[in-house]
Amino acid sequence: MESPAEGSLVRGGDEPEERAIEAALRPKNLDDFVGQARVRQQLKLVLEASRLRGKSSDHVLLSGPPGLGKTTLAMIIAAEMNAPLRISSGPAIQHAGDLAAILSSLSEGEVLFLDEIHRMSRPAEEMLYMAMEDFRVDIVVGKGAGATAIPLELPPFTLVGATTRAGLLPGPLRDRFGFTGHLEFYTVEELELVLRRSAGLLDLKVSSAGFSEIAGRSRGTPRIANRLLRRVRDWALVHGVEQIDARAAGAALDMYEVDSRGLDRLDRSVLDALVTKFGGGPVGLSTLAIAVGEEPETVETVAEPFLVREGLVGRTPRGRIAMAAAWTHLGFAVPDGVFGREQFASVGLTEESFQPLLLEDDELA
Ligand SMILES: Nc1ncnc2c1ncn2[C@@H]1O[C@H](COP(=O)(O)OP(=O)(O)OP(=O)(O)O)[C@@H](O)[C@H]1O
Ligand SMILES: [Mg+2]
Repeated sequence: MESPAEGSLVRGGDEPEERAIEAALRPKNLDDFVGQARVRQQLKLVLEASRLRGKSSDHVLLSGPPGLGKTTLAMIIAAEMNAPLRISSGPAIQHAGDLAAILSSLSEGEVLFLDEIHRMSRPAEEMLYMAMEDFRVDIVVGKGAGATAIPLELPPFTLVGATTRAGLLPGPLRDRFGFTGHLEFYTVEELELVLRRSAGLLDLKVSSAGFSEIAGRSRGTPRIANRLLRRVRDWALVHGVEQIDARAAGAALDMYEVDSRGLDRLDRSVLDALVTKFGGGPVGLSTLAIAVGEEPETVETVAEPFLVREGLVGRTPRGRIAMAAAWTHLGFAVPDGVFGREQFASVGLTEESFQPLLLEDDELA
């Protein structure tokens, strides 16, 4: 049997074709970048100030869950500064020498984008501290007692770091960024704007209700919104539908097993097991995983973050529980006294202990 975690429209998608289309749909300047009003406004100020000063901008750290626009913003920063952009990533920099090679070849004012910056090796990280602060690195030549450090001046550059796990970034590194932008999940209205723009670029006719239908299933994430739009486009083409309305969008996405709240097959099977097999829980993670035929880790890291974020599933020390919204979403009446506080009381928790049990954003990334 195919694993429910595979082939889902709301996850994965790192194929070259996928990336090429993503690149084509990327907004190229700050004004086209939808949503994230605060980050956009702050960034605008940082960039404008550096323009007035005639200097390269402070280093910028962008954090937030996948698909919310970190890479897009890094490209926009370079474009707005009229500066060349160099792209690398934490996992690609395993030795300090790898970083030294990149840094020493930067031109003045260049923007260096380091994706997944939390995954850089320690020695490279330490080299980066000095480069960010003093625009200088020490290149170590030779080994053992004969090794010497040759200082090398760097041209001023702007580092843009991106991370899905801001919490994993060591303090000294975080402190060296002059500006940190934390990207939040998008509202349905914002996703509608993202979709409108993409539909324009793809030359697709979609009604307002069609946009909101797709936006509502996009899990607060522009990347998913764009991906769903392309699948709806395929569906419309095959079915000879010219104007995509809510019904067409809904039918297309139902067929791809992305439901009205953006849950996919795995999410739904977890929810379904929790509610129908375990009466809403609490049930231990491994028991739940067996019931859906998945590894506990898959359930915990692939399905749960979104279910918890949506308030469908709660995590308690006694196990997972289905929240009222889960029963409703599956079309069941919410059982009496099972939900909310009473249920927490039944597993030995008070109201106060409820809040900390919901995962922090960072853990959800
Ligand atoms: N604010 C936005 N407005 C319009 N489109 C957006 C916006 N943010 C992201 N997108 C679209 O979503 C896609 C994914 O964005 P991007 O690659 O920047 O995400 P990311 O945060 O870098 O994700 P990852 O953590 O996986 O690298 C882009 O192709 C872009 O078209
Ligand atoms: Mg990215």
